[in-house]
Formats: sequence, structure tokens, C-alpha cells
Amino acid sequence: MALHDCCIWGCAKAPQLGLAITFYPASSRMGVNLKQGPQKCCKRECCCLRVSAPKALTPMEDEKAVVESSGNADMIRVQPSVLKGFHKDANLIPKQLGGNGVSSSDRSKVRVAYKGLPGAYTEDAALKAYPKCETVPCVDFETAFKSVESWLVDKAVLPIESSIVGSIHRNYDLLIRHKLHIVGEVHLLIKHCLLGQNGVTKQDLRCVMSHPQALIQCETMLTNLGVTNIGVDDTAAAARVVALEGRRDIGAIASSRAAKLYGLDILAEGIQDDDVNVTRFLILARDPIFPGTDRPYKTSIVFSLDEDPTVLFRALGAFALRNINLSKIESRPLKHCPLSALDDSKEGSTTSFKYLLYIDFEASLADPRARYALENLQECTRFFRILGCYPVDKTDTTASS
Ligand SMILES: O=C(O)C(=O)C[C@]1(C(=O)O)C=C[C@@H](O)C=C1
Repeated sequence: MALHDCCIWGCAKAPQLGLAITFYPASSRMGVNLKQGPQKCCKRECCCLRVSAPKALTPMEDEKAVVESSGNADMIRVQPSVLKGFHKDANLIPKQLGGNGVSSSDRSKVRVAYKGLPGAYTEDAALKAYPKCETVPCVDFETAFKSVESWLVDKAVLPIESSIVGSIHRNYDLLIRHKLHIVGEVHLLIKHCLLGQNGVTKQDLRCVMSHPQALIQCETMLTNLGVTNIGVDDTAAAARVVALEGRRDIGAIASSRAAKLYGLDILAEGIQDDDVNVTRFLILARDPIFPGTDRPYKTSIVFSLDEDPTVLFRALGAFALRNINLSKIESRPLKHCPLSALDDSKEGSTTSFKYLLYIDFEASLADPRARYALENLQECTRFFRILGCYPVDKTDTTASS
């Protein structure tokens, strides 16, 4: 059986559950005070823990999961020994890119990379965009980008914003660091389920694992249950750990598809705080698509502005004057030059950040209004790039759909 490490962000209260999760100080992804002992961490404070968990590719039903020390003081290794309830289809789960490579086959299919394990929502988004595609799981977003750049796959799909939690900043930063083009978007209605071992009830749970975004989206239910939260790499990874652990007091928040795939019971459905819980995903490819006017299109751009008090007004005015709607504005720090000391002789010395502005506007590049707006905009930009022009996903994502 192939084993790979997987990162688990957890609440330091986890030791009470008997989960031998230990701190991983080198890469504190959530900015946690690692000196804080487990017992001191309050319930909803997530911290960065690393668990070397099995991402078993061909699990056997008679194996038992045990947690043991890896020899590295900062890590534990979960050895799969009992995979109670683990669905046999899991034998078909492909290897994650970034691990031992891809086990792929049918080159006639569009191959779409995504971050996570089979059963993750991002895989749902890939299948919504390309129902017959071959989905290729990747260990992280960067691997998904690189797998397109190196021709291992044709496209990558990644979450960019959630209607409840907001922007996924990591992916905005990766868009600028890589040269891929946005060729599509997918709006996915996320209906979270609470999953557990067969026969378990909600009241049996003392700990619930999921992707940090999913934990936030289900905060009310988690608070009412009074359980400890553990953040993991993706929702499917949470389902998988619950299946591998074989414990009745650990649950996962994931999709109903993940429940089926990992052989878990659905203890509750639609548990997110807000019925309308939509995540928007982007589809990336090596080449841009030819913009049309046959249907509604959206264009995504990124730029930095000159330093001038009127510049933002002028930049946004380029679109307003042409009646072009802006559907998203995001700003991110310009990382290679984050600070500039402004010498203001009257007010003393101040420090300001420099930003990149990401804008999505509702027009196709084939529309002359968009071309004039961009010409106008570039009169006040220092840096400018078109990230992509692509058809709008017009799916009705109201709760009833
Ligand atoms: O964890 C998953 O299943 C994912 O696909 C990731 C992700 C995200 O990053 O927001 C996608 C949609 C849901 O909002 C929760 C998690």
C-alpha cells in the first residue's frame, strides 16, 4: 500500500480524544503559537499540526488503522490497519500528483488537475465543467498549476472564492506567479454533510475534521454540537481519515459523494450556516480561449496603479463610463516590494503597502467597450495583465436548485 503524508490542521484539544497528533513547528500555516500546550488552546482556535496520515491507494477492508510515532518528534504516522466501512471503490482512487505521480490511462479524455483527494468539492467542480474528464488529484494548488504547465494534464480547477468565507488568497497569488489562462468558471452549491462511522450518531462525536473553509461554513452546527474542530487539507481527506481511523467519536464534514466513496454514514445533511453556500472555481489552461459574443463572458485582469490620489477613481471610471459591471475586486500585497517608505515632510514619515488589484468585469474582450476600457485603464497602470476571458457560469445556485 502506498502511503503519503497529509497535513492536518487541528485544534490542540485533540489529545483528549486520544488522537496522537503532535505539533509541526516548521510550517505553521495558520499562525499559531506553537509554544502553547494542547491543554491551553481553546476549542475553536485551530492550529497547525501535521499528521503523517495514510493516503492509501488500495486499502484492504481487513486492515486496521493504528497511530504510531514516526520517529520524528514532530510527526506521527497513522498506519492503516482497519479500514472499516472503507468502500471498495477506493481501490480505484488514483494517486495524487506530487506524490508518486499519476496512474493514468485514457489519454483521449480531458485531464483536469485539482487539489485534494477524490470526493473533494473541487473534483465536483471539475466534473461539472467537464463531465467526462479524467480528474487528477494533486497534493497542493502549486502542483495543480505545474501539472498543466508541464503538460501532465490539460486543465486545472481551483477554488477562488466562497459566498460565506470570501476570497481564497493563495490562489490569487498563484495566478500571478504562473502563466496559465483562465478559460472558465464554475459556481458550485456546497451542501455539507456530517459523516461518521456506520451506526454512529451526532451525539457520539467529540471531534469533527474538515477543510478550514468547511469548518467555518458550518460554525453554528459545530458550536451547538460542542465538538473539537480539526482542519485538514480538504473535505475528502477528512472523510478518509475518519474511515481509516475507525473511531466512533470522530466525524468529518464533507460531501455526500465523499460519504459514498469512503463508506461513511451521513449523520446530518445541509449543515452549513447559510443555505446559499456557493464556491466559485476557476478553470485554467495553457492557452487562452478565443473570446466570443455569443453568450455572456467575463474578463479577469490584474494590475498595479501609479501613485496618485486620483488614480483609483480613473481606473474604475474606465469601466463605469462604458457601463461595464465589475463583478469582483480583490487587492493583494505586491510581494516583491511590499513596503514603501513615503517621506511626507508635513506629517512625518509613513509607510504604505503596494497592492495588485484583481478585477473581474462582465464583458468579452471581443466587445469594443472592453477594449477601449482596457486601453484607458492602462494609461494609469504600472503593471497590467489579462488573466483570461471566459463564459460566465449562469447556474442558478439558489438553495432550491
Ligand atoms: O475541501 C474540499 O473539498 C475542497 O474542494 C476545497 C474547498 C475550499 O477550498 O473552499 C472547496 C469548497 C468548499 O467551500 C470547501 C472546501
